[in-house]
Amino acid sequence: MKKNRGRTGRKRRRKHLKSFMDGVNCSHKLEYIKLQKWLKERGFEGTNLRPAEFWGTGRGLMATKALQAGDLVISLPEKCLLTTGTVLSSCLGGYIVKWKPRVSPLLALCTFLIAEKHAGEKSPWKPYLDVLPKTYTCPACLDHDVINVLPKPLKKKAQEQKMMIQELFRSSRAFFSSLQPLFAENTGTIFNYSALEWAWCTINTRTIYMKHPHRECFSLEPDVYALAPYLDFLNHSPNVQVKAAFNKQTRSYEIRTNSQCKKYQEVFICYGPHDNQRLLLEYGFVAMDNPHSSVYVSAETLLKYFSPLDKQRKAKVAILKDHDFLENLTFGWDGPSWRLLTALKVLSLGADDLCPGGQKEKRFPKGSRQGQRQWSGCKLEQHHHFVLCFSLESPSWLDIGMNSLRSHTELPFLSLFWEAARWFPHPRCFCCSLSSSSIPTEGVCCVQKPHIGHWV
Ligand SMILES: C[S@@+](CC[C@H](N)C(=O)[O-])C[C@H]1O[C@@H](n2cnc3c(N)ncnc32)[C@H](O)[C@@H]1O
Repeated sequence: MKKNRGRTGRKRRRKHLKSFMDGVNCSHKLEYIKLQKWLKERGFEGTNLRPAEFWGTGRGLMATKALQAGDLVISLPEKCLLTTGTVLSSCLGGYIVKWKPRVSPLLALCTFLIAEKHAGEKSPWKPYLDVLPKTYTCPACLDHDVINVLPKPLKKKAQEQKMMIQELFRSSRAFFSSLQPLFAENTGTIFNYSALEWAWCTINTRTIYMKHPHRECFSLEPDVYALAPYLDFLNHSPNVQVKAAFNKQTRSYEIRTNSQCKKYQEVFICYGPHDNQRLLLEYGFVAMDNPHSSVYVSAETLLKYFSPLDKQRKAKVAILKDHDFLENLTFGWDGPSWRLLTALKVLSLGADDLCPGGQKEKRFPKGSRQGQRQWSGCKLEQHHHFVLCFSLESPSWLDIGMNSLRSHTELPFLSLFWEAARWFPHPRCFCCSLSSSSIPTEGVCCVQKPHIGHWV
């Protein structure tokens, strides 16, 4: 018998593979020892997690003890969090308060990170800054030739992200210059484009959501960021559930898991039910076996399949564009999304369907139901179409439709509505038509598949 082919050989290979998958402990490295010490000085009591390098996900946190659903994964004291409060109480605070136009919370945090990194040994945040990634893989950091090979819808978003950071840099230069009294070196050298790109990616990929009350010195953008050292080593898995929030009693940011985790396995949190496009855009990676995966269909691809000879093509495209229905059209595991279906249905409307006669357009008075455009007409004649009125913008389309229909006829609309809602499950559906022959006079409605008819 060949060596290693027996039970012992199999066991050994399994053990070897397992140790490879478990990840390599790196808590003995000097930068992590310094980080632990620094956190301890700020009240962090430690965890059953240690930094490790994992195959597939890179650096993350390994459980040193099995975790059960409901267990506390980490509790990070307020003193360890880096927020706009931290920035305002630093030497940057006075400059931010004085600066007009007001600085955004995001820019304040970026400025702080760049300034502290520049301070090197003198920065009280050095142990944290030393463990931050030096580079990122968000599309903003990708070369143009890499962006060019991305699928079209992603390419567009990647370019937008790049342009957004370029614009942030352009519009922040005067503010950066105003900080010159704080630095011996020229602020143009310190706050350069790549420093801002690094800071922006640090915040975009690593902050936890923590809502802070609006401060007068900041612009109106929401102040919802906090950098959470150590906790931000936790990688994402779409298949785990966690509860994360700031605990006002313990004055700590806490994460509890709803999933189990074996000893020496990687502990994950879930960043949100994001598809891989969103994960790549926001965090610079894609998840394997992502249940939220979807394929984006560009407007160009979609329109390729509709006849250029359709006289109403222009009008249909205009309607879709007006209501932002030419973007974020996707196929998921469950098939086409409701947005994609809607766009397809509108583009497939027959010549008579687009501008039906017999309905009146009613403008609601200002203030009522956001003054949206809605149809109030309800035509119910034998063999004719009967229009269900849904609001385009309002999530409570059901009662709007119900009311407008009730005032016109006495049919059992509720069941009819529910039936229609099954076909158009999203609350922002608009308007479909049903043949009057399929409407029962009483009892539960058994509508055949309604066809979407009239766009409002
Ligand atoms: C909050 S940090 C998590 C810790 C990070 N791995 C580190 O070394 O600092 C978020 C970043 O981790 C990486 N990441 C998170 N989850 C991942 C996963 N499932 N697979 C690959 N990379 C992941 C991405 O680069 C992401 O931008």
